[in-house]
This record gives sequence, structure tokens and C-alpha cells, in this order.
Amino acid sequence: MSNPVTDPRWEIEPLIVRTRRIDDPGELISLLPDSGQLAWVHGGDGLVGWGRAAQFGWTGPERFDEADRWWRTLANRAVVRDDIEAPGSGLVAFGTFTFSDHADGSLLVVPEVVVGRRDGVCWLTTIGRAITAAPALEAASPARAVAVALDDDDSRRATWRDIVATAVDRITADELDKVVLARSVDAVADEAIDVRHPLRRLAQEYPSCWTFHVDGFFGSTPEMLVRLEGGLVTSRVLAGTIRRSGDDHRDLALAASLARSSKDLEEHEYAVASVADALAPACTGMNVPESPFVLHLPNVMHLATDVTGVLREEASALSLAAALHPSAAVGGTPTTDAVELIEEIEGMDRGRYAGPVGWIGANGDGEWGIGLRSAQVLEDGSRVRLFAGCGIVADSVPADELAESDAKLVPVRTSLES
Ligand SMILES: C=C(O[C@H]1C=CC=C(C(=O)O)[C@@H]1O)C(=O)O
Repeated sequence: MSNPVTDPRWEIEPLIVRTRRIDDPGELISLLPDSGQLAWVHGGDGLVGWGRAAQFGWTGPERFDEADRWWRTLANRAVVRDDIEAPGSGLVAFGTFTFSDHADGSLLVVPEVVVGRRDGVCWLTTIGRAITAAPALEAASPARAVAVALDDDDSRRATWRDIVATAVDRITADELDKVVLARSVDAVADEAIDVRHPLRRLAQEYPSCWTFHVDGFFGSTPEMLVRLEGGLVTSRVLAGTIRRSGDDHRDLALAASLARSSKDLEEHEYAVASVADALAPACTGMNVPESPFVLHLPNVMHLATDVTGVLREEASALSLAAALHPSAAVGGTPTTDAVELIEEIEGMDRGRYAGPVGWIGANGDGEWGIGLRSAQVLEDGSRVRLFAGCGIVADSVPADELAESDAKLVPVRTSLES
């Protein structure tokens, strides 16, 4: 993980921001240069950025509040001319936050250039200390695929099964109701990985997910922790998973069995309750559907619930993400007991995995997904750490959870292949 850059210039010189409408530039990810890439893409729409107009990093339990304050100060001082006025036009920052209060790596990055697309409208934003000319946009040099080998041996897999068995024992002993346990697998290459290659594949193969990249942390998450747009709050809650078979007919039967599985429904209910409880104080008129739908992804299917609400008072997408994190889709129930158990038995640093990742606009609107189906580029860029986790309840079977984690590793693992 690179060290956050602390740039004190933002305190004295306001940012000058200019958004212009542009012709459709084609696939957003293909515009990214070979370093400093920032991405948040969904179904071909979204934002990509590069360069650093400002950047700041935080550690500790106050990291969200401090980031929110920094952002508000920066946004209030910025001089913005925006011809588009759409979510994601004007001043934006991309961000990533660690799962744990104690880990380093939470970061907001304000790019120098942002290219966005939404519903056929495309724009280019430049951000700097002075008025800057719009750069010419062209597809950058093609992303290179490099050969990678996975470092996932049998003894590590057996250890993780034992950790899951320990969690099941602790749940059966009534210490808690649910805990989400994760594992990591390293992919090693002979040379530095060009992150644009996996990003492009992820965006193409998982268009219903949010494909992201901030500071070496990348992936394609199906789970929207919170979106705030014009006072409307949305959260897509996922928990409860079944692997796809590759056969459409059989997958329909599997979807039906997932929708009836008491183990998965229990896991899901905890996750929905944690989101609804965290949003309730900030919202009026919340809608929490009584039963989930089945979300079909190319590798797995999930139980899914879209929670919506109307914001009661002024709040930013980031402050809502702070209130929601960690939801029971990545922590557990009760939250404090689950996070303590994760720290006690999981045996790894999650880093930014399962933390909020996304973007925020000058008015506080934005989108924060949960950093799932994700990986962190490490060291010299030739090692990538992939993460996957599973919700554990009393009926969980360790071998099944290991197989489920394998299925959740598939998107990033295959995106690294040539
Ligand atoms: C923790 C992960 O997934 C969460 C989201 C959807 C379904 C989940 C599950 O069924 O266990 C997890 O709660 C992960 O992908 O690493």
C-alpha cells in the first residue's frame, strides 16, 4: 500500500474546477493512463480519473469524520464551473477506507482529470490550482496481461476451514449470531501487474457490479453500501450465496433453493437489519422490502434487498457510509462481538477489503460500495492479494464456506489471467 500523500497546499490555494460536455469518448477504462488510475464504473457509465490535485489519508476510528471534514472544507473553498450538473460532474474525490479502525490505508484522492458518463451524457472535468486546458482524450497504450500464479496451498485452506469451525462453535455457544470470516490468496507475477487489464475485464464481465480502483485496491463489487443522490438514500444489501452451475436451467432451481434456504435467509436478515438500523436515524420514509430477491452474477447468486430512504437532515454519502460500516454483510451480529471475533481468529489484516470504496461529490452526494470481490496490489506491483469472505451462522458447514469463498475469488482471479 502506498503512503498517503499529505499535501498542505489545499489549505491555502482553492481548487479550480471546470466541467465541460464532451463527445462520447468510448470505453472509460481504456482512457486510463499507465499510472495513478482511479475508476468507478457500472454498466459502462461512471467515472475514471487520473493525476493528483489533492490527496489525504487517515487512520483510526475517526477516519470517516476526519475525511468528511477535510472534504467539506476543500469543496467549500473550490471555485467550480460545471456545465453538466450531474452526479459525478464538478469536483469529485475517489476514496477507499480500511475495514478496521486500526489499519493504515484510508484515503481520499482528488484527481486532476475526470471523465464521466451517465445516461449518454459525457463530460470532462479538470481540477487544479490554476485554470487548466482540457487534455485531448485518446485510448491510452493497451493494458498488458502478465502471467500470474496463485499461492493457495492445502494447509492454508485447511486452517481456514478450522477457523470457520471455531466460529460455528462460538455461535452455537450463543456468544454471537453471525460473523463474516475472510481469507486472502496471493497472486504472484514475474513483473508489475498493469491494473488496467483486470479492470477492463471486470468491467466487461461484471457490468452489474461496480468496478473500482483506488491506489492499488481494485475489484468489482456487487454490494452498494450507500448511494446518496438529491436526498434519496439507497443501499443494496447482499448476504446469502449459492454458486452458479454454468447451466441456466439448473441455476433457476438453485436460485429457488437459495430463496428458501433458512440458513441463507437468516444470514441475510441480519445484514438487512444492520443496514436498516444504521440508516433509520438519518432517514424518513424508509422502504425495507420484507423478502429478498435473487441477484444473478456470472459466478454466484446472492440474496439481495434494496433499502431506500429519504434523508431527514443534511448528511453526506461519506457520513452515511461511516454509520453503516461494518454492516452485517461483512462484520456480523452483534457488530462489536463479530468485529472482536474477526480480530481474534481471522489471522489476517483485511486492509481495505470489506471497507467502503467509491466517490463523493462537492455537495456530499456520492456512492460508496463495499470493497468486495477485490484485491490489493502490493510491494513492487508484482504481488496481488485477493480477498473473499463468507457469512457464518450456526448452520454453516466449513467445507461449503471454503467452496463459496473460492467462487467469490473467481472474478478477480480470472481478471488477472490473459
Ligand atoms: C464477504 C463477502 O460477501 C458478502 C456479500 C455477499 C454475500 C455474502 C455471503 O453470502 O456470505 C457476504 O456477506 C465477500 O464477497 O467477500
